[in-house]
Amino acid sequence: MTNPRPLPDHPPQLLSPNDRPLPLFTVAQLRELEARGAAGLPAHTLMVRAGAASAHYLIERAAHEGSLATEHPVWIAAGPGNNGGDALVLATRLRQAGIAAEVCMPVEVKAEDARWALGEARAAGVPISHVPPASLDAFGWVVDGLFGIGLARPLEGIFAELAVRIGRRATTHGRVLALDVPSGLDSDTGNVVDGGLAVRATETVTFLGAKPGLYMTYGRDLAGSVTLAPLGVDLPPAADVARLNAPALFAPHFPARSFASHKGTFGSLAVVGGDTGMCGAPILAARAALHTGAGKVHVAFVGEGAPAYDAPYPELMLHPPGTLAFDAMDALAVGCGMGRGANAIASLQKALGCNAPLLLDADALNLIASDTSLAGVLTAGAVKGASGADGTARPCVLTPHPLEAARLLGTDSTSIQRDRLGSARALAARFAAVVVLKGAGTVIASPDGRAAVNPTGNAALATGGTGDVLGGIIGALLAERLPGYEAALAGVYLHGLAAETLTAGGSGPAGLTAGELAPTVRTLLNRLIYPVRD
Ligand SMILES: NC(=O)C1=CN([C@@H]2O[C@H](COP(=O)(O)OP(=O)(O)OC[C@H]3O[C@@H](n4cnc5c(N)ncnc54)[C@H](O)[C@@H]3O)[C@@H](O)[C@H]2O)[C@@H](O)CC1
Ligand SMILES: Nc1ncnc2c1ncn2[C@@H]1O[C@H](COP(=O)(O)OP(=O)(O)O)[C@@H](O)[C@H]1O
Ligand SMILES: [K+]
Repeated sequence: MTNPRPLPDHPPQLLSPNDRPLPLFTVAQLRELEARGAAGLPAHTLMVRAGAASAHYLIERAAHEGSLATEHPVWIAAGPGNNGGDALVLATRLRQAGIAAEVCMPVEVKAEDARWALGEARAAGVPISHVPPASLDAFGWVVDGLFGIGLARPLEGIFAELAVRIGRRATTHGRVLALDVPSGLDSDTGNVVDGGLAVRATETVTFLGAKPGLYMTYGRDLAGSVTLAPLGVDLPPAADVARLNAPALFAPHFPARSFASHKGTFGSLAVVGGDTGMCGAPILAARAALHTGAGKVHVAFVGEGAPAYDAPYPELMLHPPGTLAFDAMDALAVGCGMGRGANAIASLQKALGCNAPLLLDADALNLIASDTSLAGVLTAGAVKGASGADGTARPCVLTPHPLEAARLLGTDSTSIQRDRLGSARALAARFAAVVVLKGAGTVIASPDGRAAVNPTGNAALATGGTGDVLGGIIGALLAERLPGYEAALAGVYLHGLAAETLTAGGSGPAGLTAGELAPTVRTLLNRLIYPVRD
């Protein structure tokens, strides 16, 4: 029998990913990096570190709320692989720290490292059973160490039963920690593996590197708040790795707000859209653009019967169909409420023929999806034809929701959601444009291969008009001459953060109106990018 290892003499590093542009690794990348990280380290080192980091997390967490009492032990579910090994090390460490912990291991661990961890746990006197208790309610914490990144098929039998029970416990009593990923989650995509079941946790400690699936699709609901334990391994990000969107990626690209500036410095944007009866959409976008700091904001309506001015925001300049010179603009945001009529098609063709940076949303995307000649003009313009003032290809940003993305790729929205990162990358390559694939965990992809997953935003945004607001924000940033990718990153980040801020103040998650976002975007933009210095 080996002696239990002593607790590390310095606390393991735990990182809260908030506001950091963390690299996001796929399972294939992690496997490779894991092997490289483990080489040269004594056997079991990474598993010991994973278990110790989880123990440290629980002890720190409980210190704030006294949830680790002897009468409320920690209940730890251990699966058959190395995730189960992490769970066994965690149990051992807790017990060594004098904290009551018990393990439920329905199937004996098989993986080599995990078998070693089982020996350690037994030696430390951790109670280990094969059958789960009748109720999980009395435990201080419940830990999901069933499966990590090695889950190969849907959860079945006892594992499916445990996933349901752990999820129910998370909903009724909280305090459910997932090790590495919630079991059942596909950490590449944020979907549940093969449409099966997955654990719902309230928090996740993820090992080595962050994973895209923790921030996309169902991932955020299932993982809860995520903490990264890098396990002392420095991971060199591969070129094709995605990032978690964060201000460091876009803040340096904003224009300075010097004394010697004027409205021309911050660019003119035209929002093009608003067919008869759909004038609200471009107005929402234009108001958002004003609040995002564009120098001048116009609306070019495509339909008749539009208002002459916007009473709450008379700063906006509204134009009847065919009366605004698109060429005089520094950026165009085309598509909000535009419809698919003859005027809409003519406006889109005119916009595609300009050299100004372009944002294309909603019906502009639907028109492009249904007309290969428009798609051809877009792609040709982005690649070589239209160019910005400096001669480089003009920035072009597409902002599809999953159904619009599906139309553009000639597929269905289920296929898009099955792999959001892959779909956004495919669209960016297909149209030689920056793509913002909207939804829970918005993905931003550039045709040069860069990609990011956005961590801000919540269900308060699931209401009509929030996409128009996003289009206006990104359009304004293009007019302010941010490059396309950075304009998209900044817009999506601020839009999501505004929803979170308003929700924290009681205006969401239910009943937030799209128009409320813009003033909060302004506040956050000034706080993040232009803080007042003493
Ligand atoms: N190898 C390493 O360097 C490290 C691995 N770590 C942990 O190891 C995990 C990955 O370990 P594994 O590759 O062993 O994978 P898992 O622990 O996720 O599980 C894989 C095992 O489960 C079986 N299995 C897969 N799907 C199943 C299903 N639906 N029903 C029943 N059995 C199923 C597989 O045949 C295999 O035996 C990570 O997520 C992390 O928690 C950590 O200890 C950190 C370091
Ligand atoms: N559950 C959610 N979590 C995070 N963001 C969301 C969620 N639901 C919607 N959103 C965001 O709200 C916006 C909706 O845009 P869109 O679907 O175009 O709506 P609309 O056309 O009504 O304006 C997008 O930015 C999208 O990412
Ligand atoms: K797990």
